Amino acid sequence: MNNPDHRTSAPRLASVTCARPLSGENTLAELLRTGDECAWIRFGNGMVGLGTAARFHATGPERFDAARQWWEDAVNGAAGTELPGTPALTGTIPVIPPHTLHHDDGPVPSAATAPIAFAAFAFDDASPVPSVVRVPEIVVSAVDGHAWLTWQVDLDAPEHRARAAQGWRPDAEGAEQRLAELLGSPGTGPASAAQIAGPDARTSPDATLTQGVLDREGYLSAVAAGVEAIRAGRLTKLVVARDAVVKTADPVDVPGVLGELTTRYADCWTYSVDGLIGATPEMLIKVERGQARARVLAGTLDRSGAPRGSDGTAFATRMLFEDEKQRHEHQLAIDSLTERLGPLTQSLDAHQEPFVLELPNVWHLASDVTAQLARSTEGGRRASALDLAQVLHPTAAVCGTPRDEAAALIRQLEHTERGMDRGLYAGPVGWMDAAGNGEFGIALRGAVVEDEHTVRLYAGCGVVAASDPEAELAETSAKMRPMLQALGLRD
Ligand SMILES: C=C(O[C@@H]1C=C(C(=O)O)C=C[C@H]1O)C(=O)O
Repeated sequence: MNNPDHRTSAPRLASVTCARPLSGENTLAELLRTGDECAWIRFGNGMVGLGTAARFHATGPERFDAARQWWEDAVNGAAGTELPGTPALTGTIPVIPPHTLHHDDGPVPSAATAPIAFAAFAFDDASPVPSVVRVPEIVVSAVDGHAWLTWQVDLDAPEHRARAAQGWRPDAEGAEQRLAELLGSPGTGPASAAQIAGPDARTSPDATLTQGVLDREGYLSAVAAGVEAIRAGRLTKLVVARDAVVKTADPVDVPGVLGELTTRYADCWTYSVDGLIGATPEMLIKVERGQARARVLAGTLDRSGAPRGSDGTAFATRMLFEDEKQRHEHQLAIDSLTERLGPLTQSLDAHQEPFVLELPNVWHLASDVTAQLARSTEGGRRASALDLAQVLHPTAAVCGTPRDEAAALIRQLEHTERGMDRGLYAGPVGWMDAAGNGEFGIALRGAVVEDEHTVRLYAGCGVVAASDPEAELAETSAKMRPMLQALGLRD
């Protein structure tokens, strides 16, 4: 019952949050020691979660509803404390002025209102891979030089139950102590930087890349079948993905890989939740105090194919903007988002023209969408980050148009006929708080750590009537490059 791994009834959470200076550069990444930490980091901002106060798993079409119910129960029963030393209250939330904690320099917006959870959801309703919501014991969050330490406990857990009955609640001192304990605990993998080869290494004696369940031949035939279905008028766009496996001689250095991604792909959201790791350039939805933001990507150009000596951005702009296929794919992805987001907003702004997002491996056509969330007529509640992730997933960027036809064809081509399940790849991954804020990226440019020596990478491409299977295969390799490099390998 109290095992955080197996409990399905909501925990009785209590938390304390206090301001806590962080120093130096990229200090969130330095908290990654064992590979078991949760992470959400971009340009050094974000949060890292250590330990587990509670965890929830769900599969099937109801996975989002089940997760929301569990999380709402946990939040409604939660008690928080604003500042060190303030007596904690039970059964009420929020006990702090929403989103504002006092810092030495005066009130600054906090990253989140505790309790805070990380979450990752399977792409497909039919996937047997469990979606997960994890409430870490410790969350360190950082925003533009300000940082907070949150300690979250389940008052019903065996180690807290007796003292909780006497009125004990987490406090700031205990939070520091718990952080120190968790940082000092032995890891699951060595954090040896030496294991990570330099970014230009083409091979590594310590790691090998092998084909996945859906091998190159299988991918070419799946894309060809997708193109045929599109040309036959069954659908307009389909995203076809494949997997690849990296085997390492030494245990996979997850903190090293994540550290590498936060540095090389600082503009992406580096994520880690229960073995799902990567750095995604695509924001499904971010909710912050009633405002929603998304970054839609579709349309890709491999940077390694750019002519030498040319002005890369001008080249990419020309190639992506003037390519009908890329523009079409991009517009379908934006439409799939705005059609579903629109009804939940009071205003919505999508850029008229996309821009070119430059990443170390590829260029993308990108569009940022901003919206003011509407209050519902009954109760005045605005959609939470989790609500929106559920409504928006899967967008045409990772599924296709029309959505249901594309999802069914993905299941047929990738899974039924070729045996690959996307699992958590291309599903929403991120964090959420007690006030409905949160960020869910799309779990792209990543991998699943299957065991100490095995990492499974995934990548896919949008396919339209004009797509060439060989070109799409090459694009999947470009999309796997960040993970391969971080693992000390290159495709
Ligand atoms: C499906 C992936 O990427 C998506 C597909 C894109 C495309 O087809 O151009 C671009 C960005 C992402 O929306 C992936 O990285 O695996």
